[in-house]
Amino acid sequence: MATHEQLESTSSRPPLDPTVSSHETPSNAAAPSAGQKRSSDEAGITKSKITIGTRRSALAIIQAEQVKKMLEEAHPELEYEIRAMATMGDKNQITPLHDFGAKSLWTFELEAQLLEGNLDLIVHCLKDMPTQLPAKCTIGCITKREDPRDAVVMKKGLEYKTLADLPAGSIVGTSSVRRSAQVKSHYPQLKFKDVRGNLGTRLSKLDAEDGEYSCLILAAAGLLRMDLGGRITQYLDSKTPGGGLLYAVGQGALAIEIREGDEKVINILNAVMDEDTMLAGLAERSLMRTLEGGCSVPIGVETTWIEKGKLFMKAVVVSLDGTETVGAESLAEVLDAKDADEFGWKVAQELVEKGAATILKAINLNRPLIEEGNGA
Ligand SMILES: NCc1[nH]cc(CCC(=O)O)c1CC(=O)O
Repeated sequence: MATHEQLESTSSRPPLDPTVSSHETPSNAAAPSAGQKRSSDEAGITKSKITIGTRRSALAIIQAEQVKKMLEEAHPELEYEIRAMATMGDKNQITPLHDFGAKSLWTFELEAQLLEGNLDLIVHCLKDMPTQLPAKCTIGCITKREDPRDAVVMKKGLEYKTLADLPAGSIVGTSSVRRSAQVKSHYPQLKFKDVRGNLGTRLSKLDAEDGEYSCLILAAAGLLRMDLGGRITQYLDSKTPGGGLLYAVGQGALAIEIREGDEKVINILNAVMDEDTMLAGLAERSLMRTLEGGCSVPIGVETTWIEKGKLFMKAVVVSLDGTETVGAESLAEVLDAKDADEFGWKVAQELVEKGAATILKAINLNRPLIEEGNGA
């Protein structure tokens, strides 16, 4: 079973700077205090407390709490503690997201704490995780996927429900080129504008009386986890009329990052692993890893389990200005991590054969199919 193996290839990225500041996390972190009860279970766990790292946003904390709750149900003999940290990505709200270059800005302080032993696991949105993780870090588990679709949230007080209802020139708020480029091709009469900040900030910018946005496009998953599902007025997936927007790789799934080879934590996490989500997530990430050659590209995907072991994938690559689109779709038997990796690679290759290479500035199809230790 894949659950005992390393799920994904690890990186060639340089090791983390051990001097990185961690002022948000107490330094007395992992060591259990004297007299604290130690417990064990059949998995041979001797550490009494599991420390769960997360970013500080309201959504990130809710996600960490969900994972904590699932773990408490599966392993009530253990204690759990959530430690929330502000990361570089959280602190810099001014630089446009694509200027950051690396997604790791959202995660590297947490990873440094993980490697130092001050955290036992980190809860992430799979979508926000780089395809290459730092050395000695790995995805230990992927939990059951929440609704992966993108959704429209209208400004409070507007009577419209769908993008088609909006008058020409209406402003759609999104910072995602994947979203704006795909939606633009269906709704050329709409305008798109960057909107930054966490979910709460974005919604208040939307609803502000003098606000410029008519609607936002957001991941349904984040809204649902925040109990804001009631604000969704339209889903934008390929199956919904008027939709046709493929979601981001990993969207809606939570990934738990651990120290490579940490058998104790792997055993604990087995109880909250969702195999279908994991295999679909690995296939989507293999697609992305194959297509990205240093620069990040707007890629949309949609994966559906047709039946047990049979995965259908739609994928699209769009040019930054939304004028060019290349799409592919394919069905494959996906029974393990190796199948998932191959499937993503194959769909990526189909996209390239159909002309995605002219859209992608740099492409990396020459990488070995299965990179070192890639769960195979
Ligand atoms: N772009 C940021 C981001 N990263 C993860 C989510 C929540 C959805 C998920 O878990 O995939 C969001 C918000 C959004 O895209 O609306």
